[in-house]
Amino acid sequence: MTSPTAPILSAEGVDVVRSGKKLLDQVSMVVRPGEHWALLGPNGAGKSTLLSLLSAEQHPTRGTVEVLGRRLGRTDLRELRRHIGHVDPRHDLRSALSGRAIVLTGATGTIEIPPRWRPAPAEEARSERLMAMMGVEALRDDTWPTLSQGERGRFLIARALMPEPRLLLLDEPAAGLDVAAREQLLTALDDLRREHPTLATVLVTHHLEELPASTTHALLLRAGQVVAAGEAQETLQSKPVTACFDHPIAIERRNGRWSARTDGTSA
Ligand SMILES: Nc1ncnc2c1ncn2[C@@H]1O[C@H](COP(=O)(O)OP(=O)(O)OP(=O)(O)O)[C@@H](O)[C@H]1O
Repeated sequence: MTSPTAPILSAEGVDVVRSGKKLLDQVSMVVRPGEHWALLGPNGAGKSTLLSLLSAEQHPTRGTVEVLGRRLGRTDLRELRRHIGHVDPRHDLRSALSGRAIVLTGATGTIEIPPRWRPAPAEEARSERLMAMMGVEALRDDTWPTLSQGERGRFLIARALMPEPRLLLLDEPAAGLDVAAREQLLTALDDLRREHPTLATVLVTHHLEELPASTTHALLLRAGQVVAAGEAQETLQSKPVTACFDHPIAIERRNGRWSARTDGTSA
C-alpha cells in the first residue's frame, strides 16, 4: 500500500508515439491527494491520449507513469483500472438499465449487471448515498435511454465513486449540458471534493467555464507538449492560456470560477 501523502499519479518524461506520430512529447506531471487538476488544450493537443495513460488503458512509448503507486508496464492494467474512477462520456451501455442499476455496476466494474450478481447491503447503501450526493435519487428508477445527458453524467459520476477510488478521472463531464445542468454538475463536483478531502481528480475540458471552483491545478497541453503545469492561480492566466490555444485570450476569475474571452487589447 502507498502512504497517504504519496502521489496518486506521476508521469515522468512521457512520450507516446502512434503510427510514427508523437502524440505526447516529454510530458511530466504529479498529482497528490486532495488535488483537482484541469487538463486543458485545443483539439488534438493530446488530452485524451494523456488520460488514456492515467486511466491505465495504454502504456507510454517512453518515460514512466505510476498510478496509485503502480508502474504501468509492470502491473496488470485490468486490475489497476478497478481502483480508478473513470467517467467516460462514451459509456457503452446497450440495455435499458435503471439509474440505480447503473450506479451498482460501479461495484462490479462492468457495463451491465453480471448474471446472478446481487449487491451486498453495504453496496446498496453506498449507491443510495452517492445518488443523493449527486442529486439524482429521485430518478433512480428511470432507465438510461430516458435520462438526459446531464442526468446520465451525474449517474456515471456516482457509478465511478462506488469502489471508493482515490483517483477520479472526468473526461469533459460538462460537454453538451445546458447552463443549469452544467452549474448543477459543477456544484456537485465541488461538494464531492469537500466531502472527500483526499480524493484526487483530473478533469479534461476545452472550456475554462466548465471548471469547478474547487480546481486547484492545471496542465495546459499543446501539440503533445506541456505549455504550463502547476497551481491553477498561476497556470490559468491569460499568458499561458493564450500560448496554449495560440489565440489572444483574456482570463477572468470571479467567485472562484474562470471565464475566457478574446483579448481585444493585444490585437
Ligand atoms: N492511434 C493513433 N495514431 C495516430 N494518431 C493518433 C492516434 N490517436 C490519436 N492520434 C492523434 O493524436 C492527436 C492527439 O489526439 P487526442 O485525442 O489525444 O487529442 P485531444 O486533445 O483529446 O483532442 P480533442 O480535444 O479534439 O478531443 C490528434 O492529432 C489525433 O489525431
